[in-house]
Order: sequence, then structure tokens, then C-alpha cells
Amino acid sequence: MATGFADFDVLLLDIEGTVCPISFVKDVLFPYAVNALPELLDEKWDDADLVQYRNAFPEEYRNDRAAFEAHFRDLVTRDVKVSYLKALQGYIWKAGYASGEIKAPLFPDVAPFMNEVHANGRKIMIYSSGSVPAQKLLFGHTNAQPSNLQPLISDWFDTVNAGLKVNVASYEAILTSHPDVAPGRWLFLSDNLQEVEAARGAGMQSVPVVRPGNAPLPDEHPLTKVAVEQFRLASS
Ligand SMILES: CSCCC(=O)C(=O)COP(=O)(O)O
Ligand SMILES: [Mg+2]
Repeated sequence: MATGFADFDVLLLDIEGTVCPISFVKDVLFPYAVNALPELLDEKWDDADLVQYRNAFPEEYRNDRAAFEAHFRDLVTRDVKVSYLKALQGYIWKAGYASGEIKAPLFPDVAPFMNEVHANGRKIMIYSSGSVPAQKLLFGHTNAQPSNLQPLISDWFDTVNAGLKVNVASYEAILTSHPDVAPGRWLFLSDNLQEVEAARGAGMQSVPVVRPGNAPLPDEHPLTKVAVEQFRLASS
């Protein structure tokens, strides 16, 4: 396993399986959204608040309430990372975070690492399949003290403003949005080897993370030997 991180100017962080357990997304966030959906549709089916999310769904679902709900459930079950699902999930989760029912369980090394990186004058950005509003909710309601880590984060990327996370072009789009930072000065951390490979394909530094609850990385994969378990800056 590699030791601390040293040579980067921008830390780009994945969320699920990297800063928080996969179980938080799969066993808390997703069920919360599925369980909240029926009442939300009962109350707001024709409400302007909801219609913008409804109309982002494929035409065959947006005007049929039963088909809409069934499609939502199917996408969640298959963990399909389509932007229109992620946008509606983020809208639903807002109430859960606001009520205190949802709080993001960051791994214990994450907030200290983010504070240290920020104090070091380096930038922190997020890239997740979750929508940018959902990312901001998560980092605004964490188990850290203080709970709101948004002030540490200077930019947010998702499948709408960057693209699918397994595509090299998505990381190239992120790089294009910050031309002042050379590709090699970015460090992307993710649990997903395909995402790590795509980031490296765009010229970023990137290594996989090993976290409790993640599937084991394949021994035969060349990047497994550089995987990291703990987030810390290399001691100078
Ligand atoms: C922003 S919290 C919800 C995360 C989510 O919906 C998801 O699909 C996680 O994907 P990630 O790219 O963060 O592994
Ligand atoms: Mg992930």
C-alpha cells in the first residue's frame, strides 16, 4: 500500500466508496429516496417544484405516474447513473438532510485530511455520479465537527457538467474548466478502477482507494499495488 500523498495542487474526490461507505449510498440514501417517492408523487405530481425533474425523464414515463415510479425503482435497483435520476434523488434527499434523518458518515480520516489539504493552500474538488446539489447536501451534513465541509471545497463535478466517470473525456472536461492547473497536478481518488484509469488517461495522478465495505481490488490489476487505505499528506 502506498504512503501519504505529496505532490498535487488539486485533490479531486469521488464520494461513494471513497469518502463514505458504499453502504451509506446503497442502504441509506437510495432506500430513503425510493420510500419517499410515492408520497412525493401523491403530493407534488403536478407541482412546478417536481415537474422540472419529471420532465427530465424519458417521455414514456413522465406522464404516467405508475410507470414513472416503476422506472425510478428499476434505475435505483440497477444503480444506473443517469443524470435525470440523480437530479431527482438529490431533490428528495434535501428533506432528509434538513430534518436530520440523513447525515453523511465520512470515514474518520476524511475531514482531517480535507482540512490539512485546505490549510496547505491546495484545492479540493468533488467528482461524483451523484448530482452537484446532492454532493453539496452530503458535504453540508457530515458526521465531522463542524458538520459542514462545503467551505473546504472549491468546485463540484457530476455527470451533467463533466460526464460519465468512466470516460477519459469527462476528466478532460474537468481539466478544461481549470486551465490554470496542469493535468499532472491533480490527484483523483476513487474506489472504482475504471474511473482511476480514465483520470490517468487524461493525465491526472490517480490511485484507487481501499475502504471498509468496498469489494476487494483484483490482485492481478496493476493499480492494486498502489492502492491507498488511509488519507494523509506525506510528512515533509
Ligand atoms: C452525492 S451522494 C449520492 C451518490 C450517488 O448517487 C452515486 O451514485 C455515487 O456515485 P460515486 O460516483 O460517488 O461513487
Ligand atoms: Mg465511488
